[in-house]
Amino acid sequence: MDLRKRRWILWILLALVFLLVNVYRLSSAVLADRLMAGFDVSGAQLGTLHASFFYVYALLQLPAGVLVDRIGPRRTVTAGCLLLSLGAIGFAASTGFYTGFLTRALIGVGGSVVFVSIMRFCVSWYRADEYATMSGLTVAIVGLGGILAATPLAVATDAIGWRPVIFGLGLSGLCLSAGVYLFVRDDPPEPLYEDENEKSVPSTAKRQITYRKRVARVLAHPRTWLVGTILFCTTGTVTTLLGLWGVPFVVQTYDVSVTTASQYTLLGSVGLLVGPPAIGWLSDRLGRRTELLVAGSGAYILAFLVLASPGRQPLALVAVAYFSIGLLTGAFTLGYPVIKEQFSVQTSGLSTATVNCAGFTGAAAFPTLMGAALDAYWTGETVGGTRVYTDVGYQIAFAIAAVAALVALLCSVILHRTSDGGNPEPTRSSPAGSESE
Ligand SMILES: N[C@@H](Cc1c[nH]cn1)C(=O)NCC(=O)O
Repeated sequence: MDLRKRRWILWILLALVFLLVNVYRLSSAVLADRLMAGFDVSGAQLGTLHASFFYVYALLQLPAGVLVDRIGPRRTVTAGCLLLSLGAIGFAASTGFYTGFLTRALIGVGGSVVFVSIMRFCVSWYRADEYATMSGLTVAIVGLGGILAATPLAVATDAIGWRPVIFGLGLSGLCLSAGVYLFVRDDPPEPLYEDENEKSVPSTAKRQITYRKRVARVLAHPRTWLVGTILFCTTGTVTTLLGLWGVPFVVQTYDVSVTTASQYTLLGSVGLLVGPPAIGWLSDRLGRRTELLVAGSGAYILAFLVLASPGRQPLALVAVAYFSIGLLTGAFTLGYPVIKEQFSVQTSGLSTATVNCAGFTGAAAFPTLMGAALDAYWTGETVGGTRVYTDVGYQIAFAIAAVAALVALLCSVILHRTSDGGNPEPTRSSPAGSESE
């Protein structure tokens, strides 16, 4: 089969595994009532159960990066998918908090390796000026997962119950794991491109300096910290809006039902589905990265300022803000190509994983930070066990997100000004065995 067609089939296979990861990680909202009843847990315990995935995910990013650099994406995703599917089957069979916690954590362990492995696969199978598009397409799977984990998951669990649904997803994961092992290859069997600089780079390329030194260079490089801070601020705020406070804000401020409010977060997921591939594609076509990062950060601040401004904005404007916040995630996704282009191919798993770890640390930190602001302005009332917050509380919570977006803008400006454009270099992925750090 033509290698250019084959790489798409392989990417889709890997993307299906990443889709499973995202359905699991975003499923708690829809399954909340059933999980509380099924595991006999309180709201706080359910929160811990949900968060266990993110803590494990963030903690394991660095080991995941090292693993994929060492053994390649095929074996890493096969093992990851196997573990997360066994975790899902165990979760479906759990009846108590501890088994629920452990099996959900196992889903996090297996899931933690998938995104960095796909990014490493793309380094070998795609040109550098296709990499931003591929990063965007891969991040779009997060948006697709958000959409599937909403109404379709709710309909499926209503029809057959949550345990059979999760069990079925676990079984399909086992099949996918076998598919990845049988069909995916870490590198194309022959170079995909004629130009020496454009050919894909074997993941088994000869190492000239020790991996330990490469790790030290990645961790010490200012760009790692700049991109890491951008992802900390933006992944943190977008996941907190779409995954946590976005629905209560609309319900409590505009007095609409949860179903109506969830359509606004759904719009955010649609933005996340469309924005990263579109902005990634634009970046590859224009040969520009950091300019788009700067512009995207500026617009991201504005979107949060709409939500943070005093008075109640029209719901249509709130809808535009939610959609834009998802869409603009595409600009921050350019952090992955920026960091990949900074380091050699042999360290690309680790460099991607390091900045992704920062993103998910943000996803763990911002819910608490914004929640603390909301608690400080709590009305004192609870409805159906849920605290009712004031408009001022929400404005301050969103102002925190706007300040985080400002920090992302400052880092983007520094990235832009400290690079020769910060854009894809004329050479594609750094040639095998060379060091660009
Ligand atoms: N940088 C994030 C973007 C994101 C995730 N959720 C909301 N935004 C990302 O997609 N990382 C990849 C991953 O590991 O899931």
